[in-house]
Amino acid sequence: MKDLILLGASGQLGQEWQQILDKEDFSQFNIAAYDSDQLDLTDKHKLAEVLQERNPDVVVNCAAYTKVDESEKHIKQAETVNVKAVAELARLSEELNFKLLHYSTDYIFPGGEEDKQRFPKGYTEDHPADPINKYGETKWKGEQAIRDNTDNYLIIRVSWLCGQFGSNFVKTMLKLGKERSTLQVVDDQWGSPTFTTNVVENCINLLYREVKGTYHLTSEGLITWYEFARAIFDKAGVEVKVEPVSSDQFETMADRPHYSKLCTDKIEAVPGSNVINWNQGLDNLLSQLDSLSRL
Ligand SMILES: NC(=O)C1=CN([C@@H]2O[C@H](COP(=O)(O)OP(=O)(O)OC[C@H]3O[C@@H](n4cnc5c(N)ncnc54)[C@H](OP(=O)(O)O)[C@@H]3O)[C@@H](O)[C@H]2O)C=CC1
Ligand SMILES: Cc1cn([C@H]2C[C@H](O)[C@@H](COP(=O)(O)OP(=O)(O)O[C@H]3O[C@@H](C)C(=O)[C@@H](O)[C@H]3O)O2)c(=O)[nH]c1=O
Repeated sequence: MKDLILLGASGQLGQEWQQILDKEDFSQFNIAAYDSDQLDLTDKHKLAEVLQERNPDVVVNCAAYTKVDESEKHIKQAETVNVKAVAELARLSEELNFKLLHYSTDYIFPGGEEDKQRFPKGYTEDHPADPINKYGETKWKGEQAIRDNTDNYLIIRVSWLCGQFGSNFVKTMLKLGKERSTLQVVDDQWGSPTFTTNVVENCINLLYREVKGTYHLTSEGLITWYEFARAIFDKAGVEVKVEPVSSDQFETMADRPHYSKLCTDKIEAVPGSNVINWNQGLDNLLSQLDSLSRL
């Protein structure tokens, strides 16, 4: 039995971890979950106290400051959670001998439009990071802080995360689709969604196999947010007009990469990994959301 501590338990990925680990097939894990009220990661002393007392084998860190636009204004807040607290977790991983499973993002990459042709399979794990927004900057610094402080880590970079819990693009679109007759969605940012159920399943496999290092995980396929929105409405049977627009026409506080596809060759080479197509992932998620709305 492995003792596993889950941090950021009330976020979209944290809730998915909890739900999947509660299933009997994963009874090999003894899990203790903490949301931000129970354990504020930025409280260095409490963090050390809890981890010393629990003495876990694995800490899964789903906590992060994920507000991309607000990070531009609240850089200190984003740094405190995404860099400082992560550095402390990594230091504790070395001191207390636990594996740190941490999540990072496609937004660490520059994402120039030309990279779509240059790297058609996506960015590999060793592609140089060069974030174009503050959120990406803090996530990249957080990664580096881990590598500087411990070897006992797994960093999983995912992109365009969505699942049944919390908030994400799929749920935002379904909500806006009910409220408005027309939506504008950017059609010059390319990438691929990653589904939370698939993330947890693959991460459990990596933990079983005692894998360490940095891995990319996303779905097969390459789409724009506009194409993703169109597919969401078509599959969900929502009638709404969606206009494709450029990033310049849809102004946001933070810039987003034009191309942020993650290459998944490395994780696919690990036995037991399962990379799904984004269409399949979206079908699964929509049926999960549909069943929830019937409850
Ligand atoms: N969402 C996405 O599209 C993507 C996410 N990622 C990464 O995946 C991981 C999970 O993201 P996701 O589940 O979507 O994020 P969410 O924003 O849904 O959840 C983040 C969680 O972190 C918690 N948290 C924030 N600050 C603290 C703190 N000081 N102490 C303890 N907990 C805190 C939040 O709690 P509270 O709400 O109570 O503050 C929240 O429950 C993150 O590392 C993120 O950077 C990577 C690529 C895409
Ligand atoms: C709501 C909306 C968004 N958009 C655009 C804005 C943005 O470029 C894109 C996606 O919108 P979101 O607000 O979901 O995007 P964003 O917050 O940028 O999502 C990101 O979150 C962080 C945490 C990550 O790590 C990334 O991988 C990514 O998933 O779609 C539209 O064009 N029309 C709309 O109506």
